[in-house]
Amino acid sequence: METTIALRALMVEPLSREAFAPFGEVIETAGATHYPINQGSTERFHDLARVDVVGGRTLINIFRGQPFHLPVEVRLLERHPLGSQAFVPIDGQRMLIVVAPPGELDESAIRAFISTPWQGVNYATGTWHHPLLTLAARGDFLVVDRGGPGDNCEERLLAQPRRIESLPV
Ligand SMILES: NC(=O)N[C@@H](O)C(=O)O
Ligand code: NI
Repeated sequence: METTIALRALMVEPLSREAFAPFGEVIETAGATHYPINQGSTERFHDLARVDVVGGRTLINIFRGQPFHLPVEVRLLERHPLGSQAFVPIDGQRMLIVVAPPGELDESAIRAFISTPWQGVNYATGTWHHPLLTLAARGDFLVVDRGGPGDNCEERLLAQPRRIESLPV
């Protein structure tokens, strides 16, 4: 009989600029520097995230994420050593965001966040993260990342996979 190993639970936190700071930036109007442009007809929310493209060029993409439903098992993380990667919802879908700080992967430092329909994220260069997890419904995301030579995606299977069973109320 196969024994199923109980995966260690991973608690989900609401996404905030402050909490996400070790991993990159939150792309949202709340709390952002902003000022009127175009003779006052437009408000510019300025310089929301740092885009890095080491030895390559900036790509603008759209990722169409198929929906995931709880519970979600986190079995791998990846990182992009040559550039940042930003995800901004186009149609108001929320993301389940699983990250760990750049550098050697420390599985004890893995954290999970849930975004609002108005929040995007920018993973700083080298930040460990799970590939796109769109919750509940298919979602399109504008993605800004790096194109060019070299291997810019390193995947790592977790020694201790985690399980996300619930979201913060
Ligand atoms: N592989 C790819 O382009 N996508 C991942 O990097 C991701 O973070 O979803
Ligand atoms: Ni990625």
